[in-house]
Amino acid sequence: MNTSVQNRGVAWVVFVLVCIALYGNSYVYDSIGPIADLLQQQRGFSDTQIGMLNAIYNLPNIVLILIGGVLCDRFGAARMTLYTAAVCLAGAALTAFSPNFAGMATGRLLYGIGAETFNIATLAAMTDYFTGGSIAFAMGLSLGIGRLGSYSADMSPTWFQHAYSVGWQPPLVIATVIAATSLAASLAYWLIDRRQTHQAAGPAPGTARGFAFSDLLRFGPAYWYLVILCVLWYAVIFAFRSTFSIKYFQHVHGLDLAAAGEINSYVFFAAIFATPLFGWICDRTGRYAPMLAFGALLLPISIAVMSLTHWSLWIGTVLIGISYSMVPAVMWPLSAKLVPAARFGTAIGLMWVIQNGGVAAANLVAGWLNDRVGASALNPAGYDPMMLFFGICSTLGFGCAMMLWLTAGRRRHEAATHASLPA
Ligand SMILES: C[C@H](NC(=O)[C@@H](N)CCCCN)C(=O)O
Repeated sequence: MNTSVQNRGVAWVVFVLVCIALYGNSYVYDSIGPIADLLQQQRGFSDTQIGMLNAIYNLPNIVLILIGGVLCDRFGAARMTLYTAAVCLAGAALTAFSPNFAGMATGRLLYGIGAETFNIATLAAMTDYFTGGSIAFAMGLSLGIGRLGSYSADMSPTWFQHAYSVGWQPPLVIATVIAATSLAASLAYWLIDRRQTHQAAGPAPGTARGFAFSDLLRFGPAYWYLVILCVLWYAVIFAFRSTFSIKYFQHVHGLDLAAAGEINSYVFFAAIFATPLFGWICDRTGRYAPMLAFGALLLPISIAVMSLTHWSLWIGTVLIGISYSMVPAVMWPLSAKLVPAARFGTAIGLMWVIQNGGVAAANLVAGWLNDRVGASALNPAGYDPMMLFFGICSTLGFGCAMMLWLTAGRRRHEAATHASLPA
């Protein structure tokens, strides 16, 4: 599809279908955290193995996401959404029905191969159907629906209590069914898109500008600060929030599984509404860099509050929730402003290559730190090195956000004195 779509109704139908697909994809991504404790108790998995089940999502994408981006340009968003949703379903099923760790890890690997490219394809779908004034709103809202999927996964120990009381497997079977709905929505989107493509005259898939390595050398310092912030901030968010936080709340703060999943889920719940809201505010005020720095600062503060104080877990949760909504709401539109439009795909591809490396490493390092010190309900202090690690990463991330702010500020000053430079 392309920007010449006449029927806004079709655009919103596509939007709903893409959101259903995104919901399912995010649910599967976050389906490991709630069963982490069960995997340890019932299958004897170590924290390193549990960390690996999420890290293996990122490992192939350290390379593949660049190829995925090129394939999206080549074959179009709809076809790639469909193909990758099918790969994700196969991965989810393999994870759920594998008799051993190797099979589960292979399932997560397969899911990861599909899911990151799926995420790029769905972003591209938004740009295909929504242009001009509605693109930021549509993107923010779709990101919010993705968070709803993550929220649902965290709430699943409460919603599907019976499944969790049976063991680790039924929750993963539920995730597989939800992945099937994601595939069905992707199929419907592809069918609609195919009809639209036949009706509308526009650039065919494959004519978009491809990836060129020489482009990487031309990005300015502000972009690179954003890349480092992206790696550090997402590494902590994904390794803590999606892998170890529920287990940490159980073992260190004494919550049961349902309560730990519920408190974790509020971060995602808040993001459903707050992400589009912060995006809207950002659009209105244009204060990208300060908002990004403020959002990045809240992450180390929340880690410190949770690990160094006996304050209510709600305080840390609210702080991490604001950070989780504000940083992505600002980061993706800001990245579009820091690089020329023709190189946007390259810029995001590169960011995600490095981000995937960082998230994989953070999952593995955190799991290794926990295992090394024997972190458990009987040894809650064993989680201290992991929290210190997250605290250092998130503080460095905040440092990059400040550098970016200073760089962006200088750019604005230069722009004021040299009219030819963009502000
Ligand atoms: C838009 C951004 N997505 C990413 O950073 C992806 N590389 C990883 C998504 C994994 C969870 N669905 C985001 O989600 O903020």
